[in-house]
Amino acid sequence: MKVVLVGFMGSGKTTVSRLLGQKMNLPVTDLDDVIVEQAGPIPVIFETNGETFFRQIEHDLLLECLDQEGILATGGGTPIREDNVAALTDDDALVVLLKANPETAVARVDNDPNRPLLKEDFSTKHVQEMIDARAEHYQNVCDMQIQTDAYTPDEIAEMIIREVVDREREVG
Ligand SMILES: Nc1ncnc2c1ncn2[C@@H]1O[C@H](COP(=O)(O)OP(=O)(O)OP(=O)(O)O)[C@@H](O)[C@H]1O
Ligand SMILES: O=C(O)C1=C[C@@H](O)[C@@H](O)[C@H](O)C1
Ligand SMILES: [Mg+2]
Repeated sequence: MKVVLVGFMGSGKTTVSRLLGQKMNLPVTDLDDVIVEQAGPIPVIFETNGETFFRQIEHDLLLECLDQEGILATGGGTPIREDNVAALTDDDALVVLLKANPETAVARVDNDPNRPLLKEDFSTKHVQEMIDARAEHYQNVCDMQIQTDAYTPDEIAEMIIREVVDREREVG
């Protein structure tokens, strides 16, 4: 069983993945954590080598992570590369898009310095523009989507588990 969470920064991928891992008794991997383990802090990678270099590391490690069963939380920008979209859609994982309104995302990420793409502009307008620019990629990659603003992480994890159970029942 494999569940992959995608969505913008602050949509809750990391938080919900951990809950899903506990509830489903499955290992949890966070792509951002794997990147940090292998290549150092994300803001430093952006500053030293730039975003394209970061995206290549992210791509290589995504492919490694997809070899394992369990819950995978991706980075907020993982679906912006077409080869990542292809890898995710070709995989048999349930890919869940977590969505959050820009106001919610801004409130949740709260000037966190570990998100270099928001370092200079944490405004709702900027976040809305980034979400709009990525919307098609997020849509192309997902099997189900959840608008998270009004739900707790626990409620969101339960929605995903219900979907997993329903799909397993359909397969038989
Ligand atoms: N449904 C929710 N309701 C309230 N707070 C939430 C919810 N989901 C996440 N949060 C909070 O929002 C913050 C960001 O969540 P999280 O780190 O899980 O997002 P993320 O999608 O992994 O972001 P990134 O792409 O930057 O890694 C955390 O402080 C978390 O506790
Ligand atoms: O939305 C993005 O492009 C990013 C989100 C984070 O999860 C990190 O992967 C990194 O800061 C880039
Ligand atoms: Mg995360």
